[in-house]
Amino acid sequence: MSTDLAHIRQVMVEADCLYNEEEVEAAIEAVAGQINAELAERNPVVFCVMNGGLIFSGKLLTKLHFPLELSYLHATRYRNQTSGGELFWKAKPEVSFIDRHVLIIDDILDEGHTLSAIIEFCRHAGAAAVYTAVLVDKDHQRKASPDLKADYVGLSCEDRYVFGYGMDYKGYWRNAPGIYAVSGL
Ligand SMILES: O=P(O)(O)OC[C@H]1O[C@H](OP(=O)(O)OP(=O)(O)O)[C@H](O)[C@@H]1O
Ligand code: HPA
Repeated sequence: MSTDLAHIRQVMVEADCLYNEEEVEAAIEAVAGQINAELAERNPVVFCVMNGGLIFSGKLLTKLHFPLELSYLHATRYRNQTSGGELFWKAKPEVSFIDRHVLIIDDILDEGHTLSAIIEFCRHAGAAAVYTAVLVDKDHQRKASPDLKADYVGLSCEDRYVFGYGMDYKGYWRNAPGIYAVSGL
């Protein structure tokens, strides 16, 4: 099915900007400060969760001033839709986790099924410790477990479908330079 680009454009026109670029950049700076303070001596291996984690990872990593290794993994459960389904691993990590401190970077903690599964995977693979950083934590009561939180959170957002800074609307607008909520969703 071909994508209706007029619809994609219209979604941006009608969207509500929750955080502009300056606000998001300040939040990333704050997260970097916390990670620099806490993980600098841990020799971490950092995993970008593709695709959504790409922009947050890129912006965050240049603000981390200590040695680290970088890799990626790809787990998806939305597959360009606006509601999640079963988690599907498109690419499992290839770096050894044994006795490593692992930092997982993703764009959004929504219901948290994705992050929970990734944390479980890392622990099972022998990680000494698993830390998580998300740009956005969505504020609602539907988390995969009630106490599920990321260690480092940039911003919280209301319970609406959001896009920008890596987060997509139907595969588009990951490039939007702010965090936007879709009108009506
Ligand atoms: O907290 P959850 O409800 O599990 O949702 C959060 C996950 O959903 C999105 O990924 P998606 O499945 O859309 O894959 P993508 O990043 O490749 O678009 C997002 O990037 C997170 O990884
Ligand atoms: O609100 C969202 N926006 C984009 N991707 C997502 N993945 C989970 N929730 C969201």
